[in-house]
Amino acid sequence: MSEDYKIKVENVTKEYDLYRSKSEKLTSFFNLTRHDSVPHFWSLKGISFEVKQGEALGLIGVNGSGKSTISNIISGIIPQTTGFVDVRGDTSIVAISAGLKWSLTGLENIRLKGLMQGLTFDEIAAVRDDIIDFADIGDFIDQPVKDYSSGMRSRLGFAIAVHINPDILIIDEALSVGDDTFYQKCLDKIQQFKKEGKTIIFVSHSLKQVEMLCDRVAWIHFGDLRQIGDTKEVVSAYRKFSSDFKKKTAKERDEYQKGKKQIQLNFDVNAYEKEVAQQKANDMSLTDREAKRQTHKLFYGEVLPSKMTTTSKWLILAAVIVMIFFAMVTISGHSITKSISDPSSLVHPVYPKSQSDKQHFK
Ligand SMILES: Nc1ncnc2c1ncn2[C@@H]1O[C@H](COP(=O)(O)OP(=O)(O)OP(=O)(O)O)[C@@H](O)[C@H]1O
Repeated sequence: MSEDYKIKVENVTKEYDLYRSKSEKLTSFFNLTRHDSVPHFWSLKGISFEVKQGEALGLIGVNGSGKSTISNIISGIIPQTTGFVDVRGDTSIVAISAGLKWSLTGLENIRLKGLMQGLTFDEIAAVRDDIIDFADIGDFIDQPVKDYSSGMRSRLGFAIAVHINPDILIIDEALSVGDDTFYQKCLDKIQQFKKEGKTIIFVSHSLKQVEMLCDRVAWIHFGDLRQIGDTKEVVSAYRKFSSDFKKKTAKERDEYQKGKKQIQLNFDVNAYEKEVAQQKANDMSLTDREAKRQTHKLFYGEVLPSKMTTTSKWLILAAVIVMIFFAMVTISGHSITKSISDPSSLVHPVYPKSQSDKQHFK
């Protein structure tokens, strides 16, 4: 992989724990459950690709293949489980369900997104009217977004995203809602973005839109990158897959999907890490030890653990014991030195002897 990229993802995986209850989630966070007691689903099983400055990359694939997961990781909405993600620039994501705060009005959302993007109040004021014009949602701009239809939300989301001048625009199925006029406005805006040399990631089930807008396409298939390359080639391979798939019986289709999902449930990230290390050792003529070290750094170097580590667990336990000790020292009325030298004194509190002491304890 070269260093001349705008976005790079390398060996990215995403694991979801399929909790059956809230208490299971809590005990798992404190790392009190055995890792294999909760089913794990690997939404991404090791994805690597790059996007160059000014390129429009399409993401295609069947429902649930992992397109939104990877675009959400790139836009920083969710963290990856392993792997390296480098995004050189500000991203702005337009997705039907992401980005807008539902309790705020349209106008408040414009301000919030502008501030989050690092715009000043003056810069936000300068683009505010353009956003309102583009979204064309009338007086609804002063209403909470939760009262909008999905089409209106999508229009506002798109309008904000393209006007706050991001380097990288990520569009996740946002053009599938809305009427033809708005759709055409969006296409024009995306084309303008392309002319300005901005980088675009375009997630869509509409192969026509993908063919029209994308320079290259990545086909994500049940958590894997099945193919990446020239738009025509990848789209035609995907069309062939879809048409062959449709020719299968319902039972065959179901079995295929279940088989793929089972592989995602059984995915072994440690085995995958070993495989990558082995590959690295061969490709870069490294010793096994050095390849393992580099691979481990690549996998976990920039990932924060989502669960409590053993060290934090012990630190919290120690803090709780110290707090209980001080609480008992205060209640018992003994000095700290006495309590340390004779811990049993903690359960024998000092009682007031004189009348004045009793008065004091009342
Ligand atoms: N929070 C979650 N918990 C558990 N599983 C999840 C979660 N979010 C996504 N998944 C699973 O991860 C897989 C990938 O989902 P994702 O939304 O990325 O797919 P997609 O390709 O964007 O699908 P679609 O085309 O339907 O939008 C799916 O099987 C989905 O069920």
